[in-house]
Amino acid sequence: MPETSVVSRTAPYLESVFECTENLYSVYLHDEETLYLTGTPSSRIDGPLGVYPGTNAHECSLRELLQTQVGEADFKWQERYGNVVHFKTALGGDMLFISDPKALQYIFQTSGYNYQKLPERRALSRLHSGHGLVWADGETHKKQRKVMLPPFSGPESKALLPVFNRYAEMVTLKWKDDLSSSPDHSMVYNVPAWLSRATMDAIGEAAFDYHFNAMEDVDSDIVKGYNGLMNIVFGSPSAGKILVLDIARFIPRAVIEWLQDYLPGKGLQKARDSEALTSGVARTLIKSKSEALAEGRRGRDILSLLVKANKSENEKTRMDENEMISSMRTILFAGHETTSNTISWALLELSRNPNAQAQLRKEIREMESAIRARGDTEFSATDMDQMSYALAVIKETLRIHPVIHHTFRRAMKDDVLPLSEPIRTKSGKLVSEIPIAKGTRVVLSIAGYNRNSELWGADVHSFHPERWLDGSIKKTQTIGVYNNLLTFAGGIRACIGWRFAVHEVQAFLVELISNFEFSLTEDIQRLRREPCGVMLPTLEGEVEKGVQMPLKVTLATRDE
Ligand code: HEM
Repeated sequence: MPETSVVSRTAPYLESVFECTENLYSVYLHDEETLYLTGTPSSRIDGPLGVYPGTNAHECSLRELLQTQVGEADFKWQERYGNVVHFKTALGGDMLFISDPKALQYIFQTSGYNYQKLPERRALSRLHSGHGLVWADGETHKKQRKVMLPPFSGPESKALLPVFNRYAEMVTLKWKDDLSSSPDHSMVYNVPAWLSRATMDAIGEAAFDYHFNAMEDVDSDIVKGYNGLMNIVFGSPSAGKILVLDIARFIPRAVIEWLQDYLPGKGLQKARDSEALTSGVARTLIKSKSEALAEGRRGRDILSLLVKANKSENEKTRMDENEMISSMRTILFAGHETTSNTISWALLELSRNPNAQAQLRKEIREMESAIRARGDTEFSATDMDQMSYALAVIKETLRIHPVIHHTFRRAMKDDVLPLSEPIRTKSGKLVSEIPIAKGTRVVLSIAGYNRNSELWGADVHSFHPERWLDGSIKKTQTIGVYNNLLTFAGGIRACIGWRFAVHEVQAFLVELISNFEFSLTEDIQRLRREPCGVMLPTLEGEVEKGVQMPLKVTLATRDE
């Protein structure tokens, strides 16, 4: 057997051995971490910040954080203990909950690559998008991100607006059809289910120049592949699953991946089916885009730009076929449910706040008149940029409903974490920075930061778009890529699709509010903010039915 083949066959096992050693080392470090965090005499900080101890392995605080509705634990801990909280995980390990702006800025940006994703969380991302950018870390992440950034630049994202407008109009046409045949000209729609299919089609065309046909054909393979993926695979975990997740950090990556590929189970099977389906489509599309590029045909969709950007890299910095397939799966996954659910949460808030809905419609009507007056029919990107109230509604929705509400990291070296606000340790001492031991795991609370009353105002839990217009927002650390919100994260791993997402959300909101009036149904009283990787709306008592946000829809009047 040639030597290279022996090397390539043994490499994954060697990697596992290294990883296993690293994990054992972190078990060893664990005691030291505890010393740092719990304030025994030798600790560098003299006490936990707000200790929130679990009662036992099954009643631990990680469980509270992961099993309650989105933000519930975050907001409670923030109020009770502040923006840095030490808590226990399933196996009695330690974690820090962080919503302090300066500490978040440091972890996301200043010391970004010293805080890597948790291996057990990366294993979860592999289930939905393979070895792509959301999964990657270190040098692999740098390489993939460099290739993936250019197709998501400002001008490229703006150029996609007509695509988003077109799919938003398709929803309008379908709903108007239904309303005209309904006796009282009103319908109750499960809004996110419709928007999920519409944004699937929009991302199909915008990102891949491909027609998934999800709006027309609810039984299409791609719809079935994704339907329920989030709540079945990533829905609120049982105590057993949390324990497995906590144990998973001690298991080598190759073993975890093998188990994910071969273990029976409804969730794993769903993820495997979705993987087979999306990878098949991805392979075909990448091949056709590469052929088009070789023949000198230039596509404007994101995948064509990605294939082109990858080709211009040298051998070492180029993504291989597996990475390209994973990249396409990543775009589809990261860019689909995130936007459709953000639009749904915006429509919910506009139903709860009829004045805000009327104000937004007024702005839309004024812009429609201006567009007609210049002889156009469609909103341009410049028109959209000028709609200050629409943008305020979008920012406020992103603030109060960040669909990705947590992200997890571990310190790759001993470090010192700066804080915006000093915290009082167990012994009563005020400290404005805390030492972090290598291996310390942290949960970065996007939901918590977005509701920090020091930054956003005293009415931080209310939907109040006006805060974005009256200059009341306080400027502190620069963290988030969009208006300093953390909804798209920040720093070296900030969302690459944030501009794409904002244009898409605005196109759908403007179209839908222009045409329809949204109001609450009785069922909305049972609405839950379900943590499923992405925050999904479900109804109390019917969580197993998956995504539900029933809103009443009627035609909007034109003479307001
Ligand atoms: C409202 C919509 C969206 C929200 C709230 C959102 C939020 C986020 C957040 C919080 C992260 C960081 C996750 C972490 O570090 O653990 C992220 C990363 C990412 N997002 Fe988005 N996203 C949205 C839309 C999109 C869209 C439309 C795309 C692409 C079409 C996209 C592609 C990505 C990718 C590839 C990453 C990984 C970046 C990296 O690790 O370097 N996202 N997103």
